[in-house]
Amino acid sequence: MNYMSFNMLERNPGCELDLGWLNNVRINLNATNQKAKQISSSVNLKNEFRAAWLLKAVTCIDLTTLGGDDTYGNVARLCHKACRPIADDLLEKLGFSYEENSPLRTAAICVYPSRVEDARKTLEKLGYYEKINIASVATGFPSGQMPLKTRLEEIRFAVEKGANEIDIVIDRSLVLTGKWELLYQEIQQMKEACGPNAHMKAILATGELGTLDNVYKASLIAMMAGSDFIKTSTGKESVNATLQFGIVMSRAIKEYHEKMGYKVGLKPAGGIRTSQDALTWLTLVKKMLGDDWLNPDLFRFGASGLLGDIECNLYEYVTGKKAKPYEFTMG
Ligand SMILES: O=C[C@H](O)COP(=O)(O)O
Repeated sequence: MNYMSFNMLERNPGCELDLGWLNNVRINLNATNQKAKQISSSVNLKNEFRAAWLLKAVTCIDLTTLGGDDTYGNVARLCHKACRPIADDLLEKLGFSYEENSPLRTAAICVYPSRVEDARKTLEKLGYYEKINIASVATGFPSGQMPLKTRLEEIRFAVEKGANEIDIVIDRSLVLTGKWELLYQEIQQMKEACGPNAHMKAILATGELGTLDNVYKASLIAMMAGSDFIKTSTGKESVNATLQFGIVMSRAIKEYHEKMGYKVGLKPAGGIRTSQDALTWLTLVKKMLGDDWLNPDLFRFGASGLLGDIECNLYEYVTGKKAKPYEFTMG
């Protein structure tokens, strides 16, 4: 497959488990809170700069639907939206259009394994199959509380149906009981089940890991086991993508890059709903990881409800009027 994304990036192969690396981890909660405040208060983009950053944010979205009531119909609608994420007339007012080779589309569609085929068929029909990634959650999402054999089979099923990105969930109990070696082995097997082509994002479910030290350690283990991305949350925990988690995970990504030489991506997910949230996350990535990470190969938003707010904001920018609540509803 020749997906637009990931073409230039050397993938993280993982490395041998190094438990000594984990022993030195100490996260300072006050300093992390302070950093989060600093980042939030430094976001002050206006007018065309704000609009440009919001368009950038759109290209980093994994447009997500993970509902028990998902059907072919709503997945197909989401795929249409992924291909043309901003309303045509609004885009025209911003001075752009969906001409051939327009780069404006979301990075991926993210669905349950049973809906991967719906996404693949729709994207094929629209001529976007190799332009928009198909991400499938797997491994007993969201809890991860299933036998390993079943979790691995789920990955293989999603890949067979056409997913080229797999968002696995880790078994949080292994973190909470300090079974790092087992966690490493499980994630390695998951990576193997993804096969050579599908990229793996490891969802840490940070809101359920107890401490920031655990978030850092789980990030390191996921990267040592070969994850292409580490992702904060499923969107189903009671605490999802906080800036504090983003800061801690970014530090782990940076340290891994410095030590091993591989760039691992970051995907905050869960509760990211507003344009201001999107700009804050982009600022965090710029400050913590640098410009190299500000593209869909290394940064994604997992979001079901962000795109609509970005459209409203862009509408307000070009017209000077507030959008009516029903005007931009999807995504
Ligand atoms: O992986 C993506 C998340 O499930 C999205 O969460 P959200 O519905 O809160 O945006």
